[in-house]
Amino acid sequence: MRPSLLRSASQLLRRNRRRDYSAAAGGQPERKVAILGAAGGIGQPLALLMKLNPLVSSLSLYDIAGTPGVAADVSHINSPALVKGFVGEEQLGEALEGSDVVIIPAGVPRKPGMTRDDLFNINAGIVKGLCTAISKYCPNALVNMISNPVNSTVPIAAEVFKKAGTYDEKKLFGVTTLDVVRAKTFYAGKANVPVTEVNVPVVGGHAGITILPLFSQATPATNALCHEDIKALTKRTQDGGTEVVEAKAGKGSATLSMAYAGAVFADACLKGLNGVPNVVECSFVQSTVTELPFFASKVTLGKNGVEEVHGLGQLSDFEKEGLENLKGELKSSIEKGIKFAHAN
Ligand SMILES: NC(=O)c1ccc[n+]([C@@H]2O[C@H](COP(=O)([O-])OP(=O)(O)OC[C@H]3O[C@@H](n4cnc5c(N)ncnc54)[C@H](O)[C@@H]3O)[C@@H](O)[C@H]2O)c1
Ligand SMILES: O=C(O)C[C@H](O)C(=O)O
Repeated sequence: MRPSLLRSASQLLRRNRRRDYSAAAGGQPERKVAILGAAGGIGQPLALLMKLNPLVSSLSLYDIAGTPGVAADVSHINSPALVKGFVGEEQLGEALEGSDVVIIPAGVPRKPGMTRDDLFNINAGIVKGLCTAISKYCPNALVNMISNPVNSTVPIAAEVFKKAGTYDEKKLFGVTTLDVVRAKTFYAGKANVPVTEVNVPVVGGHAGITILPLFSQATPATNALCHEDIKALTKRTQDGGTEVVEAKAGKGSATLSMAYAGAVFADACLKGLNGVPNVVECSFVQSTVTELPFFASKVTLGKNGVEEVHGLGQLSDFEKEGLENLKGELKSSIEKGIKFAHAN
């Protein structure tokens, strides 16, 4: 082939490659997502799901151990996101720098017989350290808190950010999507409606009775369910985490369903950042919906994070009672988090 022909062929090839790449990325802005605790039970499948998300251009996998292997593995998947693994505190800054969304599933999970609050002593310190680094290296990122007890770790994060002068209440989220995922699945099964069409808001917090599914607002609506059915569905949603902990019999808590839920919520955050309209998910955020400073309810996600925190809508008498019953526990979990952040 003549040298000039060779040159134009290679130029064409390069142009096409560039075109393919931007088409694959959907013409979206570059977005960096960091996962802290990426080598764990949730972290690994979540890394896989985020690598498959076309809105992610850079995926940063951080843990105290094991991330080089996870990153090497996930990086071989032929999707656009560039994957890098970071291990140990000295690499945390680089892992976080430039992140748009930081997902935190770092910390210990429950064993049978434990409550989420039993994780506080270990996880509070882990979350505090990671949030201190976030305030330094990527203070504008949206933070998706998965580590339990969420009812306390989110207030801890808020206090750490306030102390660093970087707190933006629009950018801090407790991930309660797994409660919604469960409520949808259980409702669809009981009401015998197609699960992919179901929507159920879940409000309150993320532990036991603080998890309040609003089945009176579930769609598609059904009159096939009696009060006893609703009571049973509510209890099963509240105890969903414990159901998995007991079934795993000492080998941890929900990881796969949580990775799915975490990926759904992170995707919603990215869509909001990219200006997609009407992105609504339930999340545990700073709130004035009740007298409590943090509360989970439907939230519209936008270019700066929370665009609107929605109210609770019409509640059934059963749900009104559940709402009053959860406030005491939720209040003390929030206060415990705030107190820890101030004392440490
Ligand atoms: N929000 C929810 O709905 C929800 C659902 C399931 C689990 N969880 C919580 O998520 C957390 C993680 O669960 P898991 O099953 O993945 O646990 P896991 O033990 O399998 O993984 C946790 C990972 O965190 C890492 N880690 C520990 N300290 C760290 C630090 N300082 N920095 C970075 N990484 C660190 C560990 O090395 C480990 O790889 C638990 O607290 C669990 O209760 C929350
Ligand atoms: O139940 C747990 O401890 C983990 C998580 O919060 C869940 O709801 O599955």
